Amino acid sequence: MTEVSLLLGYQDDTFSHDVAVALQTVRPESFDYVVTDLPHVGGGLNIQTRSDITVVEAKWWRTSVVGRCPGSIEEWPNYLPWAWHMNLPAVILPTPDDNIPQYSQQLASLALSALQEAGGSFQLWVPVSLDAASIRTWQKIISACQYPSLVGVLLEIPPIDGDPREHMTKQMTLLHNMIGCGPIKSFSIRTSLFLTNRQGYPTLAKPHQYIIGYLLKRLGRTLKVLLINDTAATNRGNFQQYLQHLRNRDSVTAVLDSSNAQDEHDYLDALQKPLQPLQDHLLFATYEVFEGDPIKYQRYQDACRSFLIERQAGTKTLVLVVGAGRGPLVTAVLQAYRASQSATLLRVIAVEKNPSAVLYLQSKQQFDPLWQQFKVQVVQSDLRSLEDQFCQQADLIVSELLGSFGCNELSPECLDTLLKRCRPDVVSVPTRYTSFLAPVSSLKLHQEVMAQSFYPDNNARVVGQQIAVETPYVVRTHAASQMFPEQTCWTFEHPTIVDDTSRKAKLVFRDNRGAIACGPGYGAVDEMVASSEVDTEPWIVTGLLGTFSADLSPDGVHKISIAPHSFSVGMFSWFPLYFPLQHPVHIPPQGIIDTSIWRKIDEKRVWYEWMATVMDADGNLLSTTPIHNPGGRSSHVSL
Ligand SMILES: C[S@@+](CC[C@H](N)C(=O)[O-])C[C@H]1O[C@@H](n2cnc3c(N)ncnc32)[C@H](O)[C@@H]1O
Repeated sequence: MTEVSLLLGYQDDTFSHDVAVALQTVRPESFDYVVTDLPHVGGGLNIQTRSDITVVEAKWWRTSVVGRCPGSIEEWPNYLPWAWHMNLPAVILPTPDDNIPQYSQQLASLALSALQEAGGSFQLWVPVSLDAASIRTWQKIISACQYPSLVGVLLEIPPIDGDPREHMTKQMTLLHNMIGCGPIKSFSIRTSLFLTNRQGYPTLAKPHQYIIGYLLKRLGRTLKVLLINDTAATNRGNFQQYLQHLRNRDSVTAVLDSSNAQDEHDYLDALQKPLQPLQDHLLFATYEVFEGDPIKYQRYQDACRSFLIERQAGTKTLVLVVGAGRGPLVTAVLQAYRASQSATLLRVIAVEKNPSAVLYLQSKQQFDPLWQQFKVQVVQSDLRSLEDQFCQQADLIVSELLGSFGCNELSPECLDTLLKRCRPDVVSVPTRYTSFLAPVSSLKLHQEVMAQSFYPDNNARVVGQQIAVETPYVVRTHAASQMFPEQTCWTFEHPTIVDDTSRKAKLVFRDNRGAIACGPGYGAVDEMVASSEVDTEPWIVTGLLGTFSADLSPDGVHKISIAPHSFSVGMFSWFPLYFPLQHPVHIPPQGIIDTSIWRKIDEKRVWYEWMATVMDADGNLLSTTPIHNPGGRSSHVSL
């Protein structure tokens, strides 16, 4: 594991007007950036000249200086142009006051100007304290501004208020909420919050250590940190070392610096169109990525071994590996056979429709000693039209046609068509799979969905907002919070033959106990933060998060799952499926969100439709979203 430094900034009023001095002073102490007050460039007599601009080069302003906008809201337009001129990466705005409409109005037009003047990578940071009142204010402001992508939160860690244990529990709840309705770009901590330990070094009280540790675990890969010196402390380096020590704790590095975490980095909150392995032919490299999964193939192997152990000596066993790709499940079957020490006479046939993958399978057949030993057969065919002779002799069908939501790569349709032509006692690995859904809060994902509107589609036309918000996306959720424990939508079981693979589910989410432990909705529930508290603050829900679990064997012993409550730790083959809501919806304290989702099918396509209704704690209707993707007008999976 390689340790990564915190991206740590420093703010100190004594040199907030001189970046040259600030950088010379704090960079040797391992601070990465400094905060400077923006000068007024609106003309007039009070011109504030500064010496630093004549000596500090552009590259430092672009990378190592964050602006702070002083003055009243009305004066923002006189300060910001200088930040754009200097190419500063971000500007900290004044803390919002009670005049929410006025602040929102200025922020909305500033965000628009910033986009035009400074481009999409510039950020406006609004200071928000981690307390209930400030978060409510923030939710109102960001909603009024319609969630502009370059606006985010500078989260301020407040002093401990009252009983430390209660404070910590409450802060965890607020933080979970805030991660969803941020996006949090940076967090700040004041030197006045630090204690002094026996050796005279700065240290933080346990609740602060815990909150910062948790924040780093959740967002540490993208988060900046800001130390605000409000005590005229001169031992800056000690504060830096202490914060770096929090970052280097085992519990944090285990989450942020593992090889899995590093591999995931480019995928965090990046929306991807789900694969369609039935309609499209997957690429060599895509198969290679799948095959790196340390858990999935082992679980398949274990399930196949359980089946083969039960086979009587001397009987013939035909295993069809359908949708074999480059053959890892074939190898899993052969290894399972060896491990089972079964004396059944094994025959394995790999079925695949992707011609390039078939070439790979045929090469394995010729050059892989294990495959040669078992005389693995390769058949190029759509499994739905496989020859009868194979179907009727098959004892075990092994497949992995599962998507992030279980059924969204059309495993039900493909397997049902095949299994109708097999003997009724044939066993399918997987035997059943269940789809789950949970409301999720992520203004970051909402911003990403809006950005999709401007991307070109397959015909080089911009996608447009309707299609963007009516498309489910595969995403490694990160700046996101699952707001309720997930609930079951439906289960498909094989070889139960059902002619109708359409489904519908109505899920009412009213008790959010345990939601914090679900984190971003990807990964196992975190027992350390499992809280019995019910969140009594309002939230913003931006979408629904789809996950799945599968029983690979009929007895349910061998499983794989990406649903937080049964997550297969270490497995990375699937990220969740995010169903966006057209507009974020506001849930009042202890409110209820009633969601409906439909799986629809016609001769050529399968698609999902979804909607949500918000009610107060007494069940009174507050708002309802439209039905998304009616008739599959914006997104579908081709049969
Ligand atoms: C998700 S990949 C899994 C590949 C491989 N079994 C593995 O686990 O790495 C699904 C594979 O099934 C194939 N496939 C999907 N639908 C199929 C169908 N109807 N007939 C044959 N192959 C199919 C795809 O081409 C792809 O190779």
